Amino acid sequence: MSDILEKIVAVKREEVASARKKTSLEAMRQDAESRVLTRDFVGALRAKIAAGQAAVIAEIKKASPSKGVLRADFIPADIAQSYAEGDGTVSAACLSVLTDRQFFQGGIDYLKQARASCELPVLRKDFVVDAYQVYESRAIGADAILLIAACLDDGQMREFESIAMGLGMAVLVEVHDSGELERALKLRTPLIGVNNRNLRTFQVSVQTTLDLLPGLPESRLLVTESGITLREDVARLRAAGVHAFLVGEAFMRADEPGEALAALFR
Ligand SMILES: O=C(O)c1ccccc1NCC(=O)[C@H](O)[C@H](O)COP(=O)(O)O
Repeated sequence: MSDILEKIVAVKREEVASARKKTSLEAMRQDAESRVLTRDFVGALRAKIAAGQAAVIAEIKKASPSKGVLRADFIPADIAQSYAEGDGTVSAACLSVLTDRQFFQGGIDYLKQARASCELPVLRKDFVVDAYQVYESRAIGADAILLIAACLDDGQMREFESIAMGLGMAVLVEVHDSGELERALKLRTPLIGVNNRNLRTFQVSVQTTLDLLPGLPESRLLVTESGITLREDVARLRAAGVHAFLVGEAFMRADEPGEALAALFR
């Protein structure tokens, strides 16, 4: 695990311990199970690809550990609507909303506001280290969760995937190298995210995705994550057979995030 991940995971464990004191695991599970209307995250990605378009998971993130504040004028509902509209032709397939407060200045309310303002399925982007957070994700309205292979052992990934799928959520499992990819492929989820960002150095290279792509069976859908800012990189990745993208910073820095999305992927 990288230094930043270790720090984030330690904070997450504390957060879960204090959240459990306010709402028990059992109460959170019941709340999650009462929310039956999930939006089809995988279906939304596949529909864009079937239409010959890039499937873009557009991220709502105010700040990041690597870059600090990305967007001062931060209104999640407006950003979500902008992503859903795009330029009228090219738009987001899904949203990703950072809910971590300490490192990304995100929040659970941001996810609720973004989801309520459009019809796109929403990924809760956070650092899941405990089953409690999986139930909480559904309870706040998430349609998908992220599992980061570098933070979890195989048993945890299987358990959290099983809970998420039982609640109707999709699972995006994130890897950074071939060892993590091998572990991710033991899961049932079709969504394999390849993070182009090295969390030790914060350097990004889309070559990470291109290197891991040949190891992916056709039944899985590769989502390339982080550092996608250039049309040349999008073209290179699409020519290699990558059609799903998770993008944050490039859109967060734009006045109109949806138009920036359309400009990058048109
Ligand atoms: O973004 C960071 O600096 C970061 C640092 C440590 C752990 C995770 C981090 N990012 C989370 C993400 O997965 C990205 O927000 C996402 O892939 C979008 O990346 P980008 O387009 O480069 O904003």
